[in-house]
Amino acid sequence: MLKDKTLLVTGGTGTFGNAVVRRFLNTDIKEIRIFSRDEKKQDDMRRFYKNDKLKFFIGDVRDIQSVRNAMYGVDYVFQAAALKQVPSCEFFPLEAVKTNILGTENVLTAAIEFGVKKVVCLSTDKAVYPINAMGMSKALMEKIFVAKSRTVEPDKTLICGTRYGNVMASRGSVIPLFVQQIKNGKPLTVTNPDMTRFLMSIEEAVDLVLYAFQNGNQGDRFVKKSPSAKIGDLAQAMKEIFEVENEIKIIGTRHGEKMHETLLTKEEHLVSEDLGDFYRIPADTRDLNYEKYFEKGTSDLSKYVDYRSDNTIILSVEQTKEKLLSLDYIQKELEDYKNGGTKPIVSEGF
Ligand SMILES: O=c1ccn([C@@H]2O[C@H](COP(=O)(O)OP(=O)(O)O[C@H]3O[C@H](CO)[C@H](O)[C@H](O)[C@H]3O)[C@@H](O)[C@H]2O)c(=O)[nH]1
Repeated sequence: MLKDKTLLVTGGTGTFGNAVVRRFLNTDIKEIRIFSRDEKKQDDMRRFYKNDKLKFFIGDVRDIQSVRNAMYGVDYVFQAAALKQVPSCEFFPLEAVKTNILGTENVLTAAIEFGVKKVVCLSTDKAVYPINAMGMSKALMEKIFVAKSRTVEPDKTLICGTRYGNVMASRGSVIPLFVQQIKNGKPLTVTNPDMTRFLMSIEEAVDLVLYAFQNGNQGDRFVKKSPSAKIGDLAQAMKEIFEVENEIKIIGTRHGEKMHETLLTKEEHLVSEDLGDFYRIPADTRDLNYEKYFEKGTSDLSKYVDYRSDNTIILSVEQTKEKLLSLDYIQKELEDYKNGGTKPIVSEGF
């Protein structure tokens, strides 16, 4: 699929970029370009992988010229550059606008200019009924790429996207925090034990992007059906895995947080295609002359519900442990802990 092709990953030094590199570097792909702002993280990656197929570009999606500089000869783009921490985007919402919304517009503009064949844009469940700046900016990012997809022929540049839930153990997320707290003998800080989050591994997140890449039509968005867990159960599962008795301290909901997340609204559910493990939300291809589409508007919306983290399969503590133990990350941290390690040793990203 990627034979002799050049793939550009924006935000490529993050958890997702590293997972893509691990998946494809030793295939017959021609080149993987990592585009990001941080030269230190790029240098760490360069030293770690030591592979000529991996090329690094310093730049910022906010600066279209820097994006253009990385776009020559590119076949495919995974647009993963984002500000994604919920609390920090609450304090700096305009920064989320600049990176997540305007940055995506820049990546798409440059990709179209350079005749890139496909672009997959990464979104999040927090974009659905958004209540925080991160989610609002991602919701507009989705609007941007769907609208942009109307302006270009799919055989020239195909633009589609994915929406996923929490990636387990991604950098800066709660699982590495729990590991650190366990290793330091500190209480596990739980915001609200009944809060639920969709859980997926980074490999599942990459699978979703590849599924979109292989199956996307112009303007489609894809969602992967995922189980969820209550955060209290996640903390309990971590304690049981590490066989520790750390206290669980309830700290209360943080800025901009929801109790439960939504991957599909009922309106999207109504129009989406159930593909087994995935949903496809096709682009609405109508124009603004709605009269001509009137007859199509008869489906019964009341039969559909939102697809939420509190009405999907909710994992028990035992099932959460099983999912956690399937992660390389947890296996390595557990081994280190058993050998007396007190500091987290691995991070999924750089
Ligand atoms: O000390 C903490 C920190 C977090 N949580 C809880 O753990 C859950 C997960 O929190 P994370 O910070 O790991 O994740 P978020 O749901 O806030 O957001 C995450 O998922 C997003 C995608 O939806 C982005 O990827 C984002 O970067 C990533 O942090 C939330 O219910 C949160 O309330 C705690 O209980 N204690």
